Amino acid sequence: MELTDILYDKQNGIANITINRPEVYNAFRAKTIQELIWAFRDAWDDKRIGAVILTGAGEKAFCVGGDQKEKGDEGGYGYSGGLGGGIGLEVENLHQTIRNIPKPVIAAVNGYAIGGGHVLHVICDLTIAADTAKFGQSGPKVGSYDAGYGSAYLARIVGEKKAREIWYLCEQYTAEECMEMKLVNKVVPAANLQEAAQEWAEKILQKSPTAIKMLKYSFNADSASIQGISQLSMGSLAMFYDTEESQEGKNAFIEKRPVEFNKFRK
Ligand SMILES: CC(C)(COP(=O)(O)OP(=O)(O)OC[C@H]1O[C@@H](n2cnc3c(N)ncnc32)[C@H](O)[C@@H]1OP(=O)(O)O)[C@@H](O)C(=O)NCCC(=O)NCCSC(=O)c1cc(O)c2ccccc2c1O
Repeated sequence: MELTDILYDKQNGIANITINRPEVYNAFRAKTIQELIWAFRDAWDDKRIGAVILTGAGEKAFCVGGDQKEKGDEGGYGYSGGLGGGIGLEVENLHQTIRNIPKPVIAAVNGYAIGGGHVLHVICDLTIAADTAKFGQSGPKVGSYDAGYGSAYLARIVGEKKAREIWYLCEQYTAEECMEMKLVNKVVPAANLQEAAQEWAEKILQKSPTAIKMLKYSFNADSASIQGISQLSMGSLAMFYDTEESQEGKNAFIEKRPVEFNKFRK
């Protein structure tokens, strides 16, 4: 596959995947998601690989979710294949791939992890954050939501009250605040982030691959029912994206103006 939206390299048993759209703070479009799935599958297939590191290009952002400028007037993000579930992005497929790859995935969060970008780090096995990173959900501000892993699995990590706060208020949290709510595993100075992620991946490589694989499956099994919730979420999102209410959120962001949701209150 010709890679335009990500960087991918494999060294000493570690696969490094970098979302590479810094001009839009590493927001993802349909092609970005397809390339990410391709890279994770390549790392899955490669017997030499024991851990994967996911990060973002540049210093500003890890990933800020769906590229609002790529979203069409009729809702979705462009991809019309069945795996897009009607939203024009194979996001659900990507989430499943990150969960099911039998090797730990470490998110190295180098800046903003917002919206669908925040969901990506939530799904990863481990998160190491730069001390400059900012975290949060933004869907309700721009007429979107992730009612699957992004909310139900998040609640398992930070608890119901905090997860509801994160989604209802759409505020941003520092790396230290995320450490306190156990949403990240470690905070390091920004300059040391990639080194810290490599160090953890190398430690994992010293362990029994079968034990690590079975542990990942075991952790996954307990939250596996969320996949069904995720399918329902994506199905409803495909319909929501076609509404005036969802369009208002996207348009307000692109036009850099205050959003007007009041008329949609029923
Ligand atoms: C992240 C920010 C808080 C940063 O704010 P700041 O003021 O520092 O920077 P700018 O706002 O000026 O942004 C710089 C530059 O990047 C562009 N940009 C930022 N975010 C996006 C984006 N998401 N899409 C496209 N472009 C983006 C911005 O326009 C600027 O470029 P200019 O050329 O205009 O200068 C702030 O940027 C911010 O709040 N961004 C929006 C975050 C957001 O709302 N993300 C999308 C939420 S919806 C979503 O992510 C999502 C999640 C899912 O799980 C899905 C699942 C299934 C389908 C769809 C999903 C989905 O869409």
